[in-house]
Amino acid sequence: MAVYTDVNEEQLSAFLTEYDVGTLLSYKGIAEGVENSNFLLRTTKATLILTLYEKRVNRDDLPFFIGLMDHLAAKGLNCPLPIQRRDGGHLGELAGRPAAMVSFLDGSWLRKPRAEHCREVGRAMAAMHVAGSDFPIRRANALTMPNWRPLWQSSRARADEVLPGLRDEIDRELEILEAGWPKDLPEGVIHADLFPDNVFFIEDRLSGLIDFYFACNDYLAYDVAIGLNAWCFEKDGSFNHTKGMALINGYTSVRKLESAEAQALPLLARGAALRFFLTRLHDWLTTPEGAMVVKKDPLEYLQKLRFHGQIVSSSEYGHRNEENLS
Ligand SMILES: Nc1ncnc2c1ncn2[C@@H]1O[C@H](COP(=O)(O)OP(=O)(O)O)[C@@H](O)[C@H]1O
Ligand SMILES: N[C@@H](CCOP(=O)(O)O)C(=O)O
Repeated sequence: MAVYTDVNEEQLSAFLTEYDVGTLLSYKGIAEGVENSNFLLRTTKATLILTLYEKRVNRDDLPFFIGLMDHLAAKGLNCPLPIQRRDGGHLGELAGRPAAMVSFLDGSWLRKPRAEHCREVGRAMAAMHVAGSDFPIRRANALTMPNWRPLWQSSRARADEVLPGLRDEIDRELEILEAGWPKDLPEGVIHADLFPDNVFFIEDRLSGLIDFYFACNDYLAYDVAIGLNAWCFEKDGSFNHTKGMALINGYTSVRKLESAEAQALPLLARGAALRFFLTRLHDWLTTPEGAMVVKKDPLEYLQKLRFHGQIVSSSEYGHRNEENLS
């Protein structure tokens, strides 16, 4: 559940007068999501999503996130379109929080994605990378390799409470990733959290991407690595090679992977697994019992991390070497 900050009808109606969106008919809090407070609004003119940005989101990053959605939507990507205020800006204030509204996207996320969906996701990810290539604002990734050690330090002392031996295992992983993390791969704007709950489908057609609040500038292939982690493992923890191949082929049908990117994929995927393991572990150890948010299992990502540690070639993910390379 993610409604950390509640709003009342009076506050909301006053907020809406700053926009040309009609008057409020109804609103309700949205249970899904973990970062911000989200509400579904119906007005006399539109259906909208209202987001109140919570404390984990840095206020200085909001022009990047909102500007990016605006830029991508203008390039024809199906993503939420930020609603302009009467004063020409996009960001307001509601219940003491920075707040913005975006267009409502039809569709819903898939609980059991199949290979054909992974192909669509790969294609949409690459389309986003291409569309984002001339986005002028930059935002460094706050959750990439140099940030993992400080994050790990916040959980390390209690790690063995979650699994005996975890502390030593992650110490070793971190050393390997810090020593081998790739340099000089092609960079651009990445989504950085393109998990199934952030991709909407209408039947089997991808209808849109949401939740750009981890988007940043980083290696483009790192987004592919995040996608392999998020979409291509089964519930029992096994990697589905057919899904991996579909996601990579979908991606390379729009943007080819350079050979250095393909070669780096096993390490990037290992790093991506560590990144989600670390944030989940931190939340696991710090979220108070009874908090209105669903905690995500860090051990799911430990299993993925171990899997990537065994991989030597991107072909094991389904990448077909020569034909996909530029
Ligand atoms: N533009 C949108 N159109 C339709 N539903 C949306 C939209 N944005 C968010 N949602 C709904 O709100 C939920 C939480 O949004 P999300 O951006 O993932 O939140 P958080 O950043 O807090 O994780 C989504 O799972 C979806 O149900
Ligand atoms: N995708 C991350 C958590 C971020 O959640 P979201 O609701 O903002 O997509 C994970 O699975 O750990």
